[in-house]
Amino acid sequence: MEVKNSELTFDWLSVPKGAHVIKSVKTYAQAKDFYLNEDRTIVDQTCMYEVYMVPAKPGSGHLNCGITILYPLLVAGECNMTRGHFHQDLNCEEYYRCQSGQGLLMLMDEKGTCWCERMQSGSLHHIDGHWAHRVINTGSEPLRFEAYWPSDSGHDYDRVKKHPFPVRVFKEHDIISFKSVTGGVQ
Ligand SMILES: O=P(O)(O)OC[C@H]1O[C@](O)(CO)[C@@H](O)[C@@H]1O
Repeated sequence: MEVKNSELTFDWLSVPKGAHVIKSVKTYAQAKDFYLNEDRTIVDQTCMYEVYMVPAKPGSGHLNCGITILYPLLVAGECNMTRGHFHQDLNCEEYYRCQSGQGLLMLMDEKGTCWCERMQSGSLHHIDGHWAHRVINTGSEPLRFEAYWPSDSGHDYDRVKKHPFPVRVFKEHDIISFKSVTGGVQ
């Protein structure tokens, strides 16, 4: 019996390591449109979040794995967040697991009903394939969460653009508030 070491490692509070890991960075210049208002005090090169991903082969039955590190930034008072998306294939569900930090997983079903789950160290989140999902950092340290999703799920950003999440999250003097928004924003 041959016993091999895995080609990949993924230590707690670390990032996946191995030959095929891909790192991507979302800068403020790329993310500006996500937020309700522009914040001219944030420079374009600022890293809003970064993703380390172990890509799987495309096609049915394969799984991607990744971690997102979402920085504790405020954009004109709005808590930093991921872009948010539906899957292109609505049969594809996903798991998020929070490693550290404090935040909210904002979910929205196809009728536009929106709600949040609290994210904190060890929280595990099942995301139905029919739900749009976005993560919001409400804390004061980086929010780190793992994601596991089918490699053929796809990201449908247009759908969220046409039917935006109806609520935004703001923070002032450590107090979190929710603001309802209507059309016109992503
Ligand atoms: O592409 P978005 O909506 O910014 O979300 C980023 C996160 O979602 C994933 O696409 C997984 O759903 C990861 O790559 C990353 O964790």
